[in-house]
Amino acid sequence: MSTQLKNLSDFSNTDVPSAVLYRFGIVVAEWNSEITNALYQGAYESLVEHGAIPDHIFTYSVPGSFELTTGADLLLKNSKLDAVICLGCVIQGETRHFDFICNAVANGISNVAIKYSKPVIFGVLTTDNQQQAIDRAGGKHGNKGVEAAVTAIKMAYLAETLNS
Ligand SMILES: Nc1c(NC[C@H](O)[C@H](O)[C@H](O)CO)[nH]c(=O)[nH]c1=O
Ligand SMILES: CC(=O)[C@@H](O)COP(=O)(O)O
Repeated sequence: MSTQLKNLSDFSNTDVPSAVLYRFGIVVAEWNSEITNALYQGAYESLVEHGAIPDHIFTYSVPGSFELTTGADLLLKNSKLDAVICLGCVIQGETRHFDFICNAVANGISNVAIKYSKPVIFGVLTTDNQQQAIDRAGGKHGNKGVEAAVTAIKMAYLAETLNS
């Protein structure tokens, strides 16, 4: 597999703009909270590491990944933000419920981004099992929360550049 032995959160060779001017929303799903909390820590710390002002990071939790879409929509409807990061972890169970949640969240988040012309970042793990999630929430494959934060900064910069 292409992700074998690869830290997917290594941005050492990419230029990440300063986040000092941007306001970020973070919506975190409570399902699989030991994973989503690790994603959140990665995202928050990465935003601050790249210059974001802590008072300009607005964090809210929702019950599950399916509600991330509504959370992002409510945030953008009611707050002046430059980007929203959605963090969740969907783990395959016995039924097709997994497929419906993953598809709904991916499509929903895309629709919210288009609705508000704002970056809404898909920081949702969609895994076969718990170990795959652990590996991507601060494990051997990095932290999807870090990836989501860097993506949010880059997209906020792009939006600022194109809208100016
Ligand atoms: N099984 C997982 C869920 N299920 C809950 C849904 O996200 C949603 O809250 C419910 O269907 C009510 O609308 N959520 C996750 O984030 N991760 C899962 O593995
Ligand atoms: C992704 C889910 O909703 C899943 O964890 C629920 O498990 P099941 O498909 O066995 O009901």
